[in-house]
Amino acid sequence: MEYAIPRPLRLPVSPEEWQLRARACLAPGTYDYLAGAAGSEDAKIRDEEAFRQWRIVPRFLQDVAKRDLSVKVLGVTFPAPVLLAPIGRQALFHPEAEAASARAAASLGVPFILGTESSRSIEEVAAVMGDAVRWFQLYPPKSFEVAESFIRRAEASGYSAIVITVDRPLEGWQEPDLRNAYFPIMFPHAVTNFITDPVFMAGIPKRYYADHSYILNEVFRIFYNPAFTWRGLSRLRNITRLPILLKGILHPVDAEQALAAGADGIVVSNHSGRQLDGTISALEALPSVCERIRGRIPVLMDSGIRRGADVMKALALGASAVLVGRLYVYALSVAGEVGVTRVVSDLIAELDISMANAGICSVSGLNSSLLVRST
Ligand SMILES: Cc1cc2nc3c(=O)[nH]c(=O)nc-3n(C[C@H](O)[C@H](O)[C@H](O)COP(=O)(O)O)c2cc1C
Ligand SMILES: O=C(O)C(=O)c1ccccc1
Repeated sequence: MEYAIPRPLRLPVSPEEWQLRARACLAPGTYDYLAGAAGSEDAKIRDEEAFRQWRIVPRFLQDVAKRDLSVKVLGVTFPAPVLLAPIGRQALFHPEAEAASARAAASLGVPFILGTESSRSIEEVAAVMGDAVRWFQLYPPKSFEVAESFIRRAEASGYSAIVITVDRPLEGWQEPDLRNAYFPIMFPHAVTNFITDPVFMAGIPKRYYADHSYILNEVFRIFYNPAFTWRGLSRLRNITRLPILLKGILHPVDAEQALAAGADGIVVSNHSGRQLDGTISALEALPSVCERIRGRIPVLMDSGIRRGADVMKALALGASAVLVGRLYVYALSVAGEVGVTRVVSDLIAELDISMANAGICSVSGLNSSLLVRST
């Protein structure tokens, strides 16, 4: 078993405590995989430091008695500027896996982004979410046919956007996983979306249907594509009317190119430092990407969001909304759906209180005049 979870009644409050509690209830290799980042982990550390480098200069006497945290992204209004990031293989962290996270998101009205390598199928997650907003994340494929099949399944199951993650041509250099010999081949639940896909399974000889390590090898052999380029993207763009967001953009020139390629949105992200050691932090990259995009498409961001003030800073620097990654998975690990609901609603509550105490009563009131950069 990868997990051994006590069901504590007293839930943590701070992000730091959620993380410590997750560490206590996960197997050491699993915790290191979740918390870890590439190489020296410089990019991950920088992500969190980048938020501290900006300081909020509050305004007072502004009538903040009523606040509205809602945002409109791609024509849909969300109650708060927060989404749950795609995190693959959630069965590693809790037996209910993505079903628990998706139910928590649905109960709060927060969009859930299902990862390509989810432990629950596209259809099952849709079924637990009812009418709630869900997006599907797709890694750049080698097999256009399997990718098309995933997109059709997402369309048929009511997912309202496709997030193509561009920052992972190969896995990052994850030293904790190398040290612990913690490799994907150990995770049969990584193949759920593949074994439930008729197009993918058509290429698998029947005698291997129950052999998950064979299937996972096939996933790597025929699906992931480090040679994928803007040309492949335009092919995907042409087969769906769903909005496409590109996740993992850091360079303003890539942002411009995403727009030219027909992307409907961007997620500025360094994958929380898990891909490339030494990258610019997502928060540092955000202003120059927003400057290039000039409001033509929404620019979301993630990597390092832990608190309400972090969300405020990202929005003040131009993000339309933020994605939360590890934070909700720490809570999933500790307490399943209850944990995810609690941690996300606390994040939103802290954001609400922080905005009031800064003299801001709506997300449209957040801009860079609220911030100074420490030297
Ligand atoms: C364990 C783990 C698995 C992840 N899996 C995926 C994935 O399948 N697809 C994806 O686009 N991003 C994936 N990410 C990246 C997240 O979507 C997100 O960019 C990042 O976690 C945000 O930073 P934060 O964890 O500091 O909030 C993963 C991140 C972690 C920690
Ligand atoms: O570990 C990750 O960061 C990640 O992006 C991923 C990708 C595929 C499956 C699981 C996780």
